[in-house]
Amino acid sequence: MIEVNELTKRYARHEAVRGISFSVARGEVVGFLGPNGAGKTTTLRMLTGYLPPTSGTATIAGYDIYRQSIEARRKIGYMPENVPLYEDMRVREYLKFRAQLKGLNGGDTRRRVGEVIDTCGLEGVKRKMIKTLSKGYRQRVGLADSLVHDPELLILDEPTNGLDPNQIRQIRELIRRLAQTHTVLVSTHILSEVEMICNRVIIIDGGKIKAADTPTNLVGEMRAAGRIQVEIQADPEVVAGAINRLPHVKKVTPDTLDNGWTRYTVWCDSGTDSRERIANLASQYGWPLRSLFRHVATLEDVFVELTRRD
Ligand SMILES: Nc1ncnc2c1ncn2[C@@H]1O[C@H](COP(=O)(O)OP(=O)(O)OP(=O)(O)O)[C@@H](O)[C@H]1O
Repeated sequence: MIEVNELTKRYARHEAVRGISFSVARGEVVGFLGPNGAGKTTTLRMLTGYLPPTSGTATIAGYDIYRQSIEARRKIGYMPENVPLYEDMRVREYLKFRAQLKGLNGGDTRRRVGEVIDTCGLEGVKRKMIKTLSKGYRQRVGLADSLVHDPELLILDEPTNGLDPNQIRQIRELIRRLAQTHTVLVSTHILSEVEMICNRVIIIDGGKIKAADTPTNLVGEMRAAGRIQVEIQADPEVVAGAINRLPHVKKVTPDTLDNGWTRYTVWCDSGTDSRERIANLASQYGWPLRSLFRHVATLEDVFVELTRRD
């Protein structure tokens, strides 16, 4: 559905997207993740034909985003980060206007506007002025707008940004439902959201792709890398030294806590588990031990590991 090949965007002096390549198959729900300024919006704007690439190519359903922009855009429903809405229009009137702009005829306009009002839960507000709507409802109007020409692919730029937790849940549910019948590329900062709705994740940083895989595989790799956390009340230098000498231990980092307690993060070889050896060590030396567990990696750990600056 989406094929991106060596796509690059240079603004005056700054290269925001640096030769990225990826593809999204029909039916996939892909999360596009990255810290602020990573190049997400720039990439999405190029894919949706709003910004010409400096070099590289991308196709949507086989249509080149630049040379066959009209055909490509017909396949895409795009919801930008800040949905531009006409404040003085009523919801249904606005959606009709948008449908006509997108080239739908009279009959199709009536039918599709009715359908998207229903899909996006706008029945109760369809006669209201857009300026009187909450941010959550405005997002729904933005989604309805992106859906009105019945596109196969939805490209959503931070769809839950600025919403309260209830609104986030509602929009997420809506996206989850839409994902059953559409291909979706969604950029977001909310990692739990990605784990809930996406079957694949692309992590971008500094204009480059750092990883592209299923959340399970990304987290699985980290989990296999093995990290143990233990809290012991004894001389940190002695404890760290002893743990460091255990087989399969790669690194120990101590963090001082209250009352002489220290928390050690123990980095081990992939697929190993040193918890028992650490427990034995504590009992052998008589060190008080109050917590010992294997760290369960999350997508957030993967994200931080791949995009941290230190
Ligand atoms: N029109 C522009 N002119 C010059 N530089 C720009 C322009 N738009 C974006 N940039 C720069 O390009 C880089 C990537 O920006 P982009 O908006 O694509 O990132 P992002 O990943 O979407 O970030 P955010 O999560 O903050 O929206 C940033 O360093 C940004 O300052």
